[in-house]
Amino acid sequence: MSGNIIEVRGLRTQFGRHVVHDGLDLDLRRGEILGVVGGSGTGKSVLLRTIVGLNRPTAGTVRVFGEDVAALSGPAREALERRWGVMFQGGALFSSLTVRENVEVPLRAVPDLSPEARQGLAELKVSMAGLPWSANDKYPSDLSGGMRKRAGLARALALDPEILFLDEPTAGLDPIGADAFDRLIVELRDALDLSVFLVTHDLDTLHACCDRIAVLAENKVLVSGTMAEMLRVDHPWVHEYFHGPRARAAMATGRAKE
Ligand SMILES: Nc1ncnc2c1ncn2[C@@H]1O[C@H](COP(=O)(O)OP(=O)(O)OP(=O)(O)O)[C@@H](O)[C@H]1O
Repeated sequence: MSGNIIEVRGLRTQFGRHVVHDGLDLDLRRGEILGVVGGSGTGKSVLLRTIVGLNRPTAGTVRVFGEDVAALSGPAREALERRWGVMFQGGALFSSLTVRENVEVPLRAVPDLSPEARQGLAELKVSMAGLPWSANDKYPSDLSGGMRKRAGLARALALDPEILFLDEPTAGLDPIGADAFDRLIVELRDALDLSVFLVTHDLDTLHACCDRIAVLAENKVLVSGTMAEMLRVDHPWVHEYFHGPRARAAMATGRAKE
């Protein structure tokens, strides 16, 4: 296998007559943080859901660790799914469970794990996601938006994934909270040797975190590369996105990687 741990080739995604992706190719390289950007409705979240097998491709293939996701079922599929963690927009937490219990949910699939060990592991992930100890016993409705995101991150980390999928992790956070979340993503990638697929609209996040960026437009990955490469792309939407007023503000914050 190449250094790509995700390979999407010729992906077509269609809902009725609505074509979302057509001939989409994308790679995630081992150890990188890939930022996936694009206008609203270009299919970023659908792409994430398709890669993790929640949406079946109309055509094309999605390979993760060399395995064709759509072709797997049963224990083989479950084994593959244990190698990634997903933080959905809004956290997607169970409202009737505490934070600790939410993080314990994926751990219930691990055989021979005692309830005490499961609880201890969940508490470790809660702390790795930057939440205080007191958050363990709280319900999602008792948490701020930023804390709910961190709880969602803790659950995504529950099974020691190799790939972390993040869907708009900083959306709705204040700038200081977003900045802290960006730093946490990089720290976790470095400490845990993760590869990260990160859907975002946040230009600051792209500057602070991402090794490469993939731009979704015209139903496919129009371009991908480093921020420096994106700045040279001569396409109207890409140019406006990376050179517009918000982009200039993001570059001026001094958080740029390059
Ligand atoms: N299950 C579904 N059935 C029908 N259409 C869907 C379904 N899921 C997504 N879509 C459509 O696919 C398109 C892409 O949606 P998606 O949520 O991936 O966009 P996005 O790029 O993540 O947008 P945003 O940046 O606004 O979150 C949208 O037009 C959406 O309405």
